[in-house]
Amino acid sequence: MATDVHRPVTPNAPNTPTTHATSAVRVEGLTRSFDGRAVIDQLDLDVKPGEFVALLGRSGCGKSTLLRILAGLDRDIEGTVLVPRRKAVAFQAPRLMPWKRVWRNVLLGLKGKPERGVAERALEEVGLKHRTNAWPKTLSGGEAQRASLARALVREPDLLLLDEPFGALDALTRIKAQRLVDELWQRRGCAVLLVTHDVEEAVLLADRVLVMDEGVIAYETEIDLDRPRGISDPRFAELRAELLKRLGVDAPDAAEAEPVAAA
Ligand SMILES: Nc1ncnc2c1ncn2[C@@H]1O[C@H](COP(=O)(O)OP(=O)(O)OP(=O)(O)O)[C@@H](O)[C@H]1O
Repeated sequence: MATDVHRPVTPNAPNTPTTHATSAVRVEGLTRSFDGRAVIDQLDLDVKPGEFVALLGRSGCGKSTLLRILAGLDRDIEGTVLVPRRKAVAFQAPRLMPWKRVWRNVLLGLKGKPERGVAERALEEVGLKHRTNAWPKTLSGGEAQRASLARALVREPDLLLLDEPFGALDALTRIKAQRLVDELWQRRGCAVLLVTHDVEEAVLLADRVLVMDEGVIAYETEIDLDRPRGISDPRFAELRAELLKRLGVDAPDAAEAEPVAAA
């Protein structure tokens, strides 16, 4: 796996890329400050190839900042960040160019002269082939989000970075989009880092869930549930309650929440 190294520009910074075949992401001592305040403060993170990791944390704790750094969109950092060269990112807003048809949006930014068939194959994978020629403004919210996923997939990423990709979708469309991401991840085998506010979404999809606080990964847990997962599993409720607690939200105890049988 070819690796990109983002390092701070300091006189002593080594500039030789290092490949860690055992990691899709390796972050060591990462610090990012805005106006003298460290939003990310000596953060360490490892993601294994093919691992699905969800990142939770209260609003403003630095999740998107971390994702942007991993995507290579922000290099004003201290510390070391190793990520695969083939990586792609999808944001909450699909960010489609309104003046380009869907298939041209999918190919946007790709090097060389990729053919329409490349976009069509990715659109087929996300169930959107029938809208290949459409204008973005004619897509529903869920369709636009799938087009954005197709644009990520044509990059054949070893690392897929997702920043609240389902945040703006209605409940039903959101469930469908979650299933699609689960399917794509299983088929493609790439590592995924998903930023989300939704604890259930994290437990449903991820191998491991991280909670960010005070500029570091303050808590992490493996999700030891078989797939496909169901929210009715008692272990699901336990994991959800623990994560909510770590986020500073008191969840009603799962056992107490059971309806009491009439005597
Ligand atoms: N370009 C910037 N200039 C100044 N401050 C910034 C900049 N980008 C982010 N911040 C600040 O860094 C902090 C972390 O922002 P970030 O967007 O990473 O949080 P987040 O955890 O993704 O929040 P949310 O869950 O609400 O999306 C916030 O206090 C934000 O105001």
